[in-house]
Amino acid sequence: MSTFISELPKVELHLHIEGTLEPEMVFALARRNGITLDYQDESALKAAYQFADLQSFLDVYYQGMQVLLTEQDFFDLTWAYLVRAYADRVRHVEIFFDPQAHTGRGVPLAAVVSGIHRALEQARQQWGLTSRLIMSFLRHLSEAEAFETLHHAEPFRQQLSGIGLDSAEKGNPPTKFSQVYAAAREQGYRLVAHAGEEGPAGYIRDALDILQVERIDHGVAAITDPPLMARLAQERIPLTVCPLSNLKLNVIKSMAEHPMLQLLHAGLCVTVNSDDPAYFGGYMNANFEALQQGLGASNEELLQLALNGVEACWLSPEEKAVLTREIRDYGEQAGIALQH
Ligand SMILES: Nc1ncnc2[nH]cnc12
Ligand SMILES: [Zn+2]
Repeated sequence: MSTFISELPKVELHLHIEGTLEPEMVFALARRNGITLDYQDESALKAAYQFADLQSFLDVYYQGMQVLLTEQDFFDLTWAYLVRAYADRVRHVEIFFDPQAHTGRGVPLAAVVSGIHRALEQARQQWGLTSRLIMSFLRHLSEAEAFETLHHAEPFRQQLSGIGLDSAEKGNPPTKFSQVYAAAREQGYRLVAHAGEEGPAGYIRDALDILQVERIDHGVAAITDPPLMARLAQERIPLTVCPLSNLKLNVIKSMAEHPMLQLLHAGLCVTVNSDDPAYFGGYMNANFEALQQGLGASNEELLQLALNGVEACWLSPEEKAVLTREIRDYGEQAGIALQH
């Protein structure tokens, strides 16, 4: 691991907390909760982590999270992620969770939100690691079910900063959720959505124009649509890109084909994130390293990607200024002076 990457201060904006469930923890929680798994041991489970596409990943992902039952389970899951993020010099995180994947199994929303939130609060107190929490609707379910979830979340409004949209993208366009996004906007939530991961560039446009999101999760399909790219650059709409995820889910054939640097040099606010690191082969530093090793990204480009993460995050302007200064100083110590 290059020390430039490992010591670079970072922000993570696209992380599904359920996607940080490592095989060891799947088995530990199954034992604790008296659940029998379909897999003999951890290596048998790991062997199932071969994905042809997004859906084949989602099947394993929803199965794995069935071991999460109690507030303590969600605390332990989140804490284990935060320990890894802190070790990767992540200074601020914006975390997704999938409420419907838990309430649909009879787990109370209070247990989910409280366990995650307690861990986030502990990381802030112990390390100054700041965070936001984003509740994602599952797009393979109906808009009526998303409305129900929005309603159930009302008691936890203070702990939730934003609304997201994830799960199977193809055939579940942003337009399916236009009413519930309008309602969430009325309630003062910040809005993001997965778009242009496996789906077409048109879904990115619809997420912006119809859902009125301020940030696009993934968005790599923008590379196929030059007018859309020009708009994303002009408006500095952030894309939370996940290089190792794109590789593991066959969105790209090899890291050398990843559009990250083309998007960066076209003036887009692209950022580096880990998505579901327990399933895709690595956390934040591994994603930066994949760009360096597989795509030939320079330290200067990696520094700009880290700065974009700060620009795209939901910290206050004052907090952003502090982090931006820290990253710029870090670059200057490494002999990199960016233009602006
Ligand atoms: N990469 C991804 N795309 C869509 N939904 C997800 N849920 C968890 N990870 C996801
Ligand atoms: Zn995602």
